[in-house]
Amino acid sequence: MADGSLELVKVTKRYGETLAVDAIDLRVPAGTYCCFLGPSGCGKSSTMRMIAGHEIASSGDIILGAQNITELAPAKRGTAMMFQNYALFPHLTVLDNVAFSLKMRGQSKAERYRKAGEVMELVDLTKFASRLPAQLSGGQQQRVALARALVTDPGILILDEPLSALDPFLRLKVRTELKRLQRELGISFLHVTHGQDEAMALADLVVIMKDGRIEQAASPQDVFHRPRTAFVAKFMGGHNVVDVEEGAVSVRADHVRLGAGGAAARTLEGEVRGVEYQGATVTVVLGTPAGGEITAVIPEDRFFPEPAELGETRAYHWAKSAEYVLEPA
Ligand SMILES: Nc1ncnc2c1ncn2[C@@H]1O[C@H](COP(=O)(O)OP(=O)(O)OP(=O)(O)O)[C@@H](O)[C@H]1O
Repeated sequence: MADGSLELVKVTKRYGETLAVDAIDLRVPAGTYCCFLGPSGCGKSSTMRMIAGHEIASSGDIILGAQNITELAPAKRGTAMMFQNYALFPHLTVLDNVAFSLKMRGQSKAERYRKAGEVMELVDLTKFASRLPAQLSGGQQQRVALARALVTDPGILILDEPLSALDPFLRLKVRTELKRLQRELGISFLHVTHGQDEAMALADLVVIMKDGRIEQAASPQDVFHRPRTAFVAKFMGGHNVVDVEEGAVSVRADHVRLGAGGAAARTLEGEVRGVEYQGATVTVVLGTPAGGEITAVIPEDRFFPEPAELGETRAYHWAKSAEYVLEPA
């Protein structure tokens, strides 16, 4: 197995006039579950394809362990990629699909089947070994794709939106499975997702991209409690971005309370523009004097003694200590 610590140094990708990835720097220590998030077109897939070798970087270096892999062929990198559409061979059995890339590497049949059997055991596919992909459910096909990527003992596994084709129930189940597998194998997973909740649930390291650049790379807790910019605060959700004397600050929606606060709080007043009951909490949207909006998430036992009604004007506050100063965009 390759040593799985990954470093990107000023990695850039241009497609003609389009600057898809703009000189990004990133360190992913070995054994990290790393999730990539960001709006459509921000360069996530291009970054993954450059790491896997399906695309060559326009400039910059990609270092895996002690080796510069920037221009190596995909099979020589010690990386593996699981594609969104699984890309299984329809005419090959599960066993042969999984063993395929070892055949390409010239390993003997006995060795290929031994190794494929081992990986199939790991992802619970052994009983389907002789089936064709068409005879499997979506979740099972995905496990074949996963086994196929893992059979080469990669130091890094790249998953480009692996859960998007699955229904919500299966998505949750597979997500737990992926995390278990990553821990068990001890290798890094680089996982592209559109789900903020998915990234928060899985990642040791969350990388948020915007316009080909990395806006923030940090632990889920840091990204949530200390978003670097207004973009990150808004993109991750659960935050308000407010302009105060010190500049733009983020305030978590669950730190906003109805009623006036004391000297250590910032108290505003505005129209109640939305009230949504969510079970344990109630989400209240309030106007600000500057013409913006603040979202408050209030525990139901605090809300119902003095419920806010649509259209009325209410005071609300948050502790100044709950403000987190953002970097200018
Ligand atoms: N083969 C290509 N040729 C030209 N432009 C491309 C190519 N692949 C991607 N791009 C452009 O590069 C930019 C980044 O694309 P990329 O697929 O990396 O984004 P992404 O963040 O993965 O998006 P999504 O979340 O929609 O998959 C986009 O502007 C896209 O149109």
